[in-house]
Amino acid sequence: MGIDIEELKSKINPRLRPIIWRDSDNTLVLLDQRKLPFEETYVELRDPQSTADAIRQMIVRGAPAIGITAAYGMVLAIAHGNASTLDEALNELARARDALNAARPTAQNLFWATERMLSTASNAIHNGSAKSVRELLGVMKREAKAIFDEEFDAELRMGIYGLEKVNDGDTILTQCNAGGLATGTGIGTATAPIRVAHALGIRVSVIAPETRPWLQGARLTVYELMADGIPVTLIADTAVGYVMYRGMVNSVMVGADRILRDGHVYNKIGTFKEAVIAHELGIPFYAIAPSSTFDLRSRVEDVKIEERDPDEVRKIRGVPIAPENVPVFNPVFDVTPPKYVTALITERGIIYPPFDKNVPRVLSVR
Ligand SMILES: CSC[C@@H](O)[C@@H](O)C(=O)COP(=O)(O)O
Repeated sequence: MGIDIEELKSKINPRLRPIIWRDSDNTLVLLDQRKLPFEETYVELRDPQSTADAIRQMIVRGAPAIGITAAYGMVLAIAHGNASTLDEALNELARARDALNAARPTAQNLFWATERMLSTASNAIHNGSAKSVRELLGVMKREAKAIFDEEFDAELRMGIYGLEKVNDGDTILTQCNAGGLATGTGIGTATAPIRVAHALGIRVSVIAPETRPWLQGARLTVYELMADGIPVTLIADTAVGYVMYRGMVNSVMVGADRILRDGHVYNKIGTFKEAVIAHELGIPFYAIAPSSTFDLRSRVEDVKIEERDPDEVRKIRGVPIAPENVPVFNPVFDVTPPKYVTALITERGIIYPPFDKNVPRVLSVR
């Protein structure tokens, strides 16, 4: 790659810490993303059900951040649960996995993380490395930290691979918040090449659509990029086509909540529109995601697109903007077919079409 990861780490210092594990009293501390950008307050969690509720209420959101949070939710099941034997501990963990998995349906990282935590526990018990519930707690804490550390490392690598797609002076259109708040690390997925470029002195700026109805673009992407001194311009969602048509966008970079083997990309509602317009205008469209976001088993018809509370659309932050009882359809993700995707950028490399052949090859799975 030609860029030293350790040196890069010293140059990227995101200010926000969205997920903190406090070891002294086994507590998960989350930055409350519902309140940003107006208040930086934290919520403390000590059990899996409250952790699932925090994911459902979007105190924490964004696919990798949901995965890391869920991993710590599994730790909480052992840290503050009632299990006194290893069999009971495994049952507690299976219940925690079910509660966490029910929190939100689309982000693959959630299911990936809970499954990994459960199989780590089961292996540690069967191979004798956890002989007591106390020892199992140590194993679980180390695994959750490994998930966080691997995500951090993956984002730096995606940033370095993605640099190949960034030229000095580029303006990049994104969608939603696929930044450090969405991944828990402070770096992000779609923002990884942007942060790496910025850290290396390559001039790059971002156009962030507001991303109705939850306004992740306006409230979060703009906030975290401004906090780190990266130039960003906020636009209304309806301005997306016009800014591309005006030649103001060099590339589109988005994150992903799930990517299928054949290259279908699930991401925040509005992503599909960006991809189609970009394709029509000859602007490259990249989805940037770690391997934990890939779902190599499901087909399009298997994936559930989350629909959220109609009031998210009828109101803006509690203020009504439509007749009270208007029927609402509020899908919060969409799916972009592979023909609109120029490339997928992962920590293992850049994946080009044909995706059904190249996704398993680059990710080294069958
Ligand atoms: C780094 S993340 C990519 C996606 O998770 C992000 O763009 C997104 O769609 C988040 O949706 P959210 O509903 O806010 O959890």
